[in-house]
Amino acid sequence: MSFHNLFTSILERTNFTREAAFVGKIYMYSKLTLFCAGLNFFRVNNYGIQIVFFFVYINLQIAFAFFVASFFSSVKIATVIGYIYVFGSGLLGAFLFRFFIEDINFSRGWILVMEIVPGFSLYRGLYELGQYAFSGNAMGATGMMWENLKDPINGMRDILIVMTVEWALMLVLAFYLDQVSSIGGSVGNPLLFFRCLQKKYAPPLQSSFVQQNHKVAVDMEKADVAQERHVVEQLLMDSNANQAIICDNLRKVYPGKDGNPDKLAVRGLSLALPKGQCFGMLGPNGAGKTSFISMMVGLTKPTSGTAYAHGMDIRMDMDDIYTNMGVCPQHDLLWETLTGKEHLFFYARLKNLKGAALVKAVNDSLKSVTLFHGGVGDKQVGKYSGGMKRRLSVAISLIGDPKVVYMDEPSTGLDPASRNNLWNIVKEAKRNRAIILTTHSMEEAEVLCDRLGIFVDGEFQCLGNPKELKARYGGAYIFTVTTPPEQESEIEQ
Ligand SMILES: Nc1ncnc2c1ncn2[C@@H]1O[C@H](COP(=O)(O)OP(=O)(O)OP(=O)(O)O)[C@@H](O)[C@H]1O
Repeated sequence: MSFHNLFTSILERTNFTREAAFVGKIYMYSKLTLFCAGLNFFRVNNYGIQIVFFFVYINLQIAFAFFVASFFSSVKIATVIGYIYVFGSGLLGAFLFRFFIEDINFSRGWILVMEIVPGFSLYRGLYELGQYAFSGNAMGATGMMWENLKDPINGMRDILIVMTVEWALMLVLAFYLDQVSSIGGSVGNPLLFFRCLQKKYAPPLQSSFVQQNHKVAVDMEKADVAQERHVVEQLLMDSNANQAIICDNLRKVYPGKDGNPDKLAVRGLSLALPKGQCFGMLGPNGAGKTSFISMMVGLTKPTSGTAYAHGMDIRMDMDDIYTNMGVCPQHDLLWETLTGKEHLFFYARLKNLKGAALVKAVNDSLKSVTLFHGGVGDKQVGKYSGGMKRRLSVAISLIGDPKVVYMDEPSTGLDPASRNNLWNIVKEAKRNRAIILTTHSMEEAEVLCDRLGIFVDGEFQCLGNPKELKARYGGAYIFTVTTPPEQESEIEQ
């Protein structure tokens, strides 16, 4: 499943070395246990060969999982196929592949091709180690040693080469597919990545043209939107500007598919948000709110323009921004089989919380969203109601005390009581951080937001505090009548 640049973030943030260290620990523990149990397989074969073999195999499997994950959008389907692959390759290895290995007339080339499937390379390695352990034990000698890798019938050297090359290739491919999905493409359109690279490094447009375009846009803007753009321009020139968020002419264009034109989802959004302010984006379906949030949280890259969170550029410094950012996505991204507490532990660790501070942050967080008492936090999320899941998503966005938080329609789908409960949590949370919140509800915007922007068709129509906007645009009705010209005067009367 393409978990929004999961691969890149895991590579860059938790680091592959940490995965490898984890795998190493598991290997050492299991080996110690099996060694104590007296299994010859582990005792008589050279430890170095075993360590290299398992290390390369497990890393290949991790890279393979990242690669295959890009083709799935459902966790359930991925899990089922994962199990089928594991059992299928094990059974095929034992009941089919083994006969090919033992049949000396069978082409060694085809065996090598089959070993490209990681399950078969694992089987082949275990088979070779087993054979050497068996014959070594029978003859009172050792199992497989480094010099045995040169034996013509020993396939261990081949699979070590195949697995290492494949590991490197899988890493590159997984990274590539991850990038393709992050720029709004799909695995079905892999050339998009190259097209985007071309665009990224294309020479800038003639500045006079950009300026002209920009001016036309500003001329047509409403006064408060133009004023906000002016504020942003001033702030960008001031190196001491201490704003939590500054968006500078942010645009998002989705490439048109199947002959359809490109979709301009966000058209030059400029916005400045100081610390401690909750800003609401109110707009109809399809206005571009989620596209805006997706750019701000690093899920997709802006087509042009940029934004800064505490002075860090979303195009370059996303990794640093992540440590101080919280996100409550539109749809709860929760694992049904994990408990609420386990979710919070997971996300708190990603924010580098450890030890007593970690436990305190998780418990405080559960209390703040009323999921602490009665052991609710220890229940699997699959048993939570919609309101509880939403509260957990909000708690996840606030864990680790992030200074910038994005909430995409946080109260969608909640009944009035759950919604009020959630509003209280957000009101409490907005005290010492900047929050950008999208919503369809004016009522929600009035309750939670210090400032509000009405966002329609990819751009702000007006900006101001909720009371001001309501006074300006609310409380009056416009009655429109269409009539032929000859009846105009009659209608006017
Ligand atoms: N990946 C995509 N590829 C192409 N078009 C997209 C993509 N994502 C969104 N769009 C289009 O961009 C426009 C803005 O969508 P977006 O989801 O940002 O709006 P929204 O205001 O968040 O809507 P909602 O309130 O329904 O969530 C819509 O017309 C949508 O169809």
